[in-house]
Amino acid sequence: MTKAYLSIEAVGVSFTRGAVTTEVLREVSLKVDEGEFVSIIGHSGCGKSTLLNVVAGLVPVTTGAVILDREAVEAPGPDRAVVFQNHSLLPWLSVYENVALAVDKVFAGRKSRAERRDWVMHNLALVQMTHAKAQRPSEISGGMKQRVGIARALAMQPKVLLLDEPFGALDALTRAQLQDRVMEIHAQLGNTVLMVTHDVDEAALLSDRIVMMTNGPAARIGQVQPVGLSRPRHRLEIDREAAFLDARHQVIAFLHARHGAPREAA
Ligand SMILES: Nc1ncnc2c1ncn2[C@@H]1O[C@H](COP(=O)(O)OP(=O)(O)OP(=O)(O)O)[C@@H](O)[C@H]1O
Repeated sequence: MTKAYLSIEAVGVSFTRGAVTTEVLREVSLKVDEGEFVSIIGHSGCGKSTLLNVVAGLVPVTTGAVILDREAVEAPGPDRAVVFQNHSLLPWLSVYENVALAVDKVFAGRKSRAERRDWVMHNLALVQMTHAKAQRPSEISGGMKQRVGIARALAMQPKVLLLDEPFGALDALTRAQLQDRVMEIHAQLGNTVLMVTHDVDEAALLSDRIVMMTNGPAARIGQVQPVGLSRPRHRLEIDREAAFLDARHQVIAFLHARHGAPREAA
């Protein structure tokens, strides 16, 4: 039997504050193949970001384990780059320098200065941001900042790209453009992606599989929906395709009919 590239194995996470312990995740297991694009969807507060942060090594597991490419995840590392909703660029550095900082950290000693410079420019080109390389984050739009964040993450050549609602703070048009860019990059690089989102259409458009989480506390995976659409996908064409509509319907049925928002639940 072949081993999954990324394996989340019976992960449980509890947080303790003073005398109070909250069980956020219980027995969460998921296998992701190399090159697969998997989205995690669920109601606010169910534990999606916690799960992503466990894979990132930012939150320790209470029980279970995460294995990436046959190695246990125990701490943050450049093989798991995260892009957060709120761009986390360093404001005093230029666009180029923000990406270069990560590249220098990961590739110092393995790539020459010239190679590192070319690699920064290559990744800025992937997100169409070379024209703004000298600008500071305060001088560019929210969508552009997210593109730089994605370039910085890709430049680390991670084994898994972790996206935590990367388009959540953007207007609808910018969001659509960035989704298309991420699909193109995924087609080009074949990278493995785990993405947290609230947006059902976004999940169905981008993903190979959509992982639906039950409401917390003690959230678990309730259902996994494959998206049976070939690639490349074009947003203007797929929203009439049965496979897209079916995936979308399944997710909406899960979120609203069977696992309504916690305050609406019976
Ligand atoms: N470090 C922490 N200490 C204590 N509780 C935490 C910590 N991090 C998260 N939590 C709690 O864990 C639960 C899940 O949070 P998490 O951010 O993972 O949910 P989410 O599904 O990503 O939410 P949203 O969709 O609103 O971003 C919440 O109740 C949150 O308050």
